[in-house]
Amino acid sequence: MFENSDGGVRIELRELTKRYPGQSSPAVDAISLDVPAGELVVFVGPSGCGKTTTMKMINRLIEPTSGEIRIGDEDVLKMRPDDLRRHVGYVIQQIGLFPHLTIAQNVGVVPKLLGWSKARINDRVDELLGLVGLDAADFRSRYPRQLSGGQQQRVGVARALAADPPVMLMDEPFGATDPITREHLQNEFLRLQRELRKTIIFVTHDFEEAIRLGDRIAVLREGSHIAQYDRPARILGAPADDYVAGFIGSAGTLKRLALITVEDACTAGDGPKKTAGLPEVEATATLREALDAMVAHGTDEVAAVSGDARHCLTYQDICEAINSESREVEPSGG
Ligand SMILES: Nc1ncnc2c1ncn2[C@@H]1O[C@H](COP(=O)(O)OP(=O)(O)OP(=O)(O)O)[C@@H](O)[C@H]1O
Repeated sequence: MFENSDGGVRIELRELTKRYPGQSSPAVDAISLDVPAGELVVFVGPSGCGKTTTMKMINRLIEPTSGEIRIGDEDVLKMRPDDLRRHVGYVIQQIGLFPHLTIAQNVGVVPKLLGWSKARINDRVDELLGLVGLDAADFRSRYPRQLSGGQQQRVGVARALAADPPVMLMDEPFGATDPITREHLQNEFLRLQRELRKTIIFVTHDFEEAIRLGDRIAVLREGSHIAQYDRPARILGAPADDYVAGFIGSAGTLKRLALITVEDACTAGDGPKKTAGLPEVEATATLREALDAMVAHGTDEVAAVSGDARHCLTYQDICEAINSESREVEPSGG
């Protein structure tokens, strides 16, 4: 199912609509969206705008009222829901580990349903626990309550990856963790995703998380109407309208972008990278200006120039700078 020689498969939503009984307007109103294979798309938007409903229609935990969903070449609405769900990893905020099963049994749930041999399941469990940074020998026989919240989240991610699904749906997977643990989980997850290249839809309330993790971000308004669907740098640098700008602004991101200088954000200590041919900004310019230059030139790197010295500033450096700044400003935020 969902032939995937490497990484993920494309997801297409066409006019996907959900009207709950008794509601005057649809919770999701004809959303159309393409998620390219192997990309991570983040849904952000205010509470109640339809993010979770949209996502749950993709694995058919919620049946759409109308519209189409395709994953790879498959018409999702023609598949058996339980078949579908075995091939779509799902991670939620409340983790949903089974309390009476060990960590190994939790991770092995889907492979067991798929009829894998015991030995194959055991090997896979050990591999996955290692992948998410948990020592298998130490953790496989424990029960969920014997793990910290952050460790449980990692098990949740391992479980979703167990049968190597090409598609992952993640609904605020790190939402219940403190800011430090969350950053740790985000870093681990980014490292994993660089390797695995699954196609992922990731829902979050946290705009900083969106710009950190997303290959693309869909900013949604009520009814899952798409206000902007674009690369993070473009959403930050060229918000489509006041709604999107307001959304970024409320996260304080734009303000921080205007306060941090390029030289402060250049990664110290890793030496100048290649800067030939890159658009140039002054080292004393703000990150906002650097981002404008990136957007204008369609690149995710610029050369920071100070006299004769030139340093490379990447989009990743900007994300890091915004995130570390936000931790200093709002130590208990997030
Ligand atoms: N089972 C249901 N019956 C009726 N209305 C529902 C049901 N589930 C959700 N809704 C409504 O549909 C709309 C979208 O809900 P949804 O949970 O998809 O939003 P969301 O963007 O994920 O919100 P949040 O960020 O708060 O989790 C909301 O107005 C909600 O009240």
